Amino acid sequence: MTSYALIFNPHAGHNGATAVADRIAKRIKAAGHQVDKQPTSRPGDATTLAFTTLADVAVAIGGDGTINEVAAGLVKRRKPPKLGIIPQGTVNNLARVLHIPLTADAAFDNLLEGQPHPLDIGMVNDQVMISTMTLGVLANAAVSVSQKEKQRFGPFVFLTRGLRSLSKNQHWHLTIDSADGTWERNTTFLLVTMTNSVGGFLNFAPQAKPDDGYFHVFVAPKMTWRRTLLLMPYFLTGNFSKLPGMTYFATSQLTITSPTARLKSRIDGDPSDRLPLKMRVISDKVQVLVKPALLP
Ligand SMILES: Nc1ncnc2c1ncn2[C@@H]1O[C@H](COP(=O)(O)OP(=O)(O)OP(=O)(O)O)[C@@H](O)[C@H]1O
Repeated sequence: MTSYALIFNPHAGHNGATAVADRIAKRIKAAGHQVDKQPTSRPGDATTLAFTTLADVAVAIGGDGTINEVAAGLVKRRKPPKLGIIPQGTVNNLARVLHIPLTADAAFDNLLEGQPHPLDIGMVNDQVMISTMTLGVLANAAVSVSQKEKQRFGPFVFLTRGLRSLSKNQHWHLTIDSADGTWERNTTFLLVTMTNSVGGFLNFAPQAKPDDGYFHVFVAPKMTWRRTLLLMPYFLTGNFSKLPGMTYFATSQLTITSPTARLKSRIDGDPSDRLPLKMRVISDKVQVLVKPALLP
């Protein structure tokens, strides 16, 4: 018998997580297992629930924000429970990466039949990152997208807002130190991804795997409006790293500093610390349940 804690954000996505948690709890009981439903009441709750649960599996029912919070609770534990995912968010980036079905009942089948699979967790200072960190115009663009717009337009709202921000021709001076070298760049944006997908666009970094132990780092050149237009085909065809002037490298540790005080960063869509940012990958803590046949 396995015990499951269903940690759900009632306000994720289109507000369906409560009904889904009820349905999944019934199916877990019917399969002869134990279940405990644990709704969140506010941001941060999912981290506490994941940190304290005694269940064998902590199931995040919600979007990437909920998974991020659950992962933040798990990564702090010596022997964490397994991570389960029932996607109920708006974008569901990580679920797409792991090929977890987006419908609740199919995702539940994945959970019951899934095997533990290592999942890289990024640490940015003390914050957890499961998908993406951005600095510069992309972070500024993400700040301007409201939850309502995300629900209404999906991932494309990030694309259009990102392009609008790029057209302002802003840039910042960054220093990036990693084991493989030091880069000093004037950049319009920096993007670090743990996986092949950013904001639901699966082609972003085709070489990135969710368990490869690396951050995939893209440092854009100074972008003009004409250069911004050039970006589109590279972005949509998965050749982002080949964009002229783009610096790309993979590393398990890096430090980002900048003399620019007002530079904003976002981790998985949420505001993050001011620079400097010290980043490292934790590969040996969190195990996500995925059917082997579904893995990328
Ligand atoms: N009870 C709550 N009330 C309000 N906000 C909450 C509550 N529980 C969690 N949150 C916050 O809601 C944010 C968004 O949730 P989540 O990411 O699960 O959904 P989403 O934004 O619709 O999905 P996605 O990230 O996949 O687009 C989370 O970062 C979390 O901090």
